[in-house]
Amino acid sequence: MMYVQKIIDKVIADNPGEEEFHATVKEVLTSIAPVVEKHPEYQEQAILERIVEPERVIMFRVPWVDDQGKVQVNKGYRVQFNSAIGPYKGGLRLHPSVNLSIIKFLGFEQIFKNSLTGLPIGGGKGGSNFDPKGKSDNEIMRFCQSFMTELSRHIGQDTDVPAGDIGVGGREIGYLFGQYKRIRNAYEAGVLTGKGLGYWGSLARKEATGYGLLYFVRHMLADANESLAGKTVVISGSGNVATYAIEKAQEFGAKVVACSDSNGYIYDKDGIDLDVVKEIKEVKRARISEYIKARPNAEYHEGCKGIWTIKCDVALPCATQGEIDLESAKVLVENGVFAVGEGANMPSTLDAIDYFLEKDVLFAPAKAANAGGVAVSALEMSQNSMRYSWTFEEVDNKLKDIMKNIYENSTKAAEEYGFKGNLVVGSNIAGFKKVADAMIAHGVV
Ligand SMILES: NC(=O)C1=CN([C@@H]2O[C@H](COP(=O)(O)OP(=O)(O)OC[C@H]3O[C@@H](n4cnc5c(N)ncnc54)[C@H](O)[C@@H]3O)[C@@H](O)[C@H]2O)C=CC1
Ligand SMILES: O=C(O)CCC(=O)C(=O)O
Repeated sequence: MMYVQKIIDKVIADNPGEEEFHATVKEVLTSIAPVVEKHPEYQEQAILERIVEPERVIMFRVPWVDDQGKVQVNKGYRVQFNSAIGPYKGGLRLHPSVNLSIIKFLGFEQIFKNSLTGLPIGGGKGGSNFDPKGKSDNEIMRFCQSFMTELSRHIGQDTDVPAGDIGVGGREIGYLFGQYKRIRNAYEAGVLTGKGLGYWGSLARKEATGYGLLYFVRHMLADANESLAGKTVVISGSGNVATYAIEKAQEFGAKVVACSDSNGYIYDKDGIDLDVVKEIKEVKRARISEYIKARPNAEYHEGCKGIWTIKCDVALPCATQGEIDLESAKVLVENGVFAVGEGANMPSTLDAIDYFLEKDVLFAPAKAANAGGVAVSALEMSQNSMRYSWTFEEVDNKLKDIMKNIYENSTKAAEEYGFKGNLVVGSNIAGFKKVADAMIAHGVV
């Protein structure tokens, strides 16, 4: 459709060099073209022109002092993308690769993902090019305090609610929360999610993204008369999402044979021992290569891409964006993969996604399949508002319902617009409509 292509071209021209942002805009806008065609009011009200423009971009200096007493400076970002259906919501990423393009792509994805959860949360994302690797606890704390000193002016439980993402887990959220509380002199618990259980965190938030991914994939497989029982699964990453994806996949009877970190991957043909991975990553904060010390029959390989050459039935990329390119997609298909579920954000390149769809691989796209994390974050906000907490089972049951609804709504939307079985199109349409309609209801703002 000409109108949609015009907007895509304008985004590319207006945001030069922001390749990750271009890719996600292209994916979303191409998917929703049939909706825009059917609803002329979206064009009349310039919804696409508005939705691709963040409501606010905050960029700031983050100075901190390292353990040697030397002053270090990083870049800080918060992109408040869309607040049509609720306060901005989305994680903070600490990784040396972070730049404006990456934060904008993640924030844009978050708008539609958050809408899909059915909960009242808008879209945002933030982070810094700070590298947590090799830093002491004190350095992490000083960085987080400095980052929050500026960020605290822009967030609030009804304004913008950050959480974790790559490089931000319970430890970092604790330091960020402590500094926010100190600056504001208020116990505003709902300003951050992913908090510790002793200070208003939610049970099952830690597990939510990985578990949610498996709940979603289970529905997708069931519709194809398949299940995870007895299947060989490869899961990239070994962080928060990957760890709990492995846990749930194993519980569903799958054999998970590989996982990775940014240095390399391990292959354990007998099935990964998750306790060993948790000890390395959650306790020692060490490299995944350590795994073979505890499991000498396993193999360690340098580099990340090789993980996709392992023969498997189901692939669950849970590390980072762009990790499955067309070449890896081809190898996976040649080796017999029949389902791919995205735990990370945009882990497959656009041509890899097209290839999977062309080859009839069951494909669960990130914004639908990994929405369980932010969904439980929204449940953490609900519990904070009530000053009450639900049991693990209560939260987990709500998570199961949410993932089922996302699967069903995405499936239905795909079918309604003539793309039966295409969850990329279905999830984009289902996520978009609610936000677009709210934007129309709010007038030109
Ligand atoms: N934490 C959450 O609740 C959610 C996270 N996500 C996405 O899931 C992915 C993983 O996030 P988390 O597990 O939270 O982060 P994490 O920091 O706990 O783990 C990240 C993992 O990816 C690996 N990794 C990072 N950069 C890499 C690279 N360039 N190449 C290969 N491996 C790399 C790390 O070594 C680590 O194992 C990200 O794409 C994130 O945006 C999506 C939804 C929610
Ligand atoms: O829990 C949250 O608010 C954010 C989770 C997140 O960053 C994501 O969904 O990618």
